[in-house]
Amino acid sequence: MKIAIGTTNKAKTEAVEVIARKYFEDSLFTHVKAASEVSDQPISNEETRLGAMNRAKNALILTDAELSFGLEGGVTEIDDEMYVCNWGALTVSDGTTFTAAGAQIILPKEIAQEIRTGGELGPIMEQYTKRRDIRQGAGAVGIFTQGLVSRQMMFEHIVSLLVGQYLFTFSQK
Ligand SMILES: O=P(O)(O)OP(=O)(O)OP(=O)(O)OC[C@H]1O[C@@H](n2cnc3c(O)ncnc32)[C@H](O)[C@@H]1O
Ligand SMILES: [Mg+2]
Repeated sequence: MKIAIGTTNKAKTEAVEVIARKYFEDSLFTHVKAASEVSDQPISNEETRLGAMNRAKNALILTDAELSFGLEGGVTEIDDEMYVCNWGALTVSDGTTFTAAGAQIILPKEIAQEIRTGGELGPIMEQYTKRRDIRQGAGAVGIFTQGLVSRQMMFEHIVSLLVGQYLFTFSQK
């Protein structure tokens, strides 16, 4: 199975490969920087979901894959609290698309305020932790859960939800 992944971010590519390998024989993966066509810092569930769908669609256009995954992170607000939110999309070459959302975790108020004034979580997390490339490893979710849930684990859950829907639908056909 030829599988495209619409990013080169390691937390995302590893998540797709770990899960997809379990369910698809002879998987061959391609990582492509597919456009999300949304802002670098999506600020709603709607925008984050759309980014994931666009990445999956564009990754398929850029490759000759049979399946493609788009994963996107963003933030969303409820009652003046800001949460990190995460979405995934799986597009099949026949055009069928599946979507699923992942875990959400609250951000500290000072980080939320920086994002409200135009900041992006990636660089803010590097400043906050004095560590580089958090977004490709633990992620904000890993930092704020003391390492219990990494960004990759969070995306693995989303990928399982996508692959599960694919298997359910295509095993009925
Ligand atoms: O290379 P790409 O695939 O773009 O990877 P990315 O790390 O920039 O990831 P996204 O564009 O999908 O999403 C960035 C958003 O993900 C969320 N996010 C969660 N943890 C993060 C972290 O540690 N660093 C950066 N973004 C994080 C946050 O809401 C960001 O706005
Ligand atoms: Mg990005």
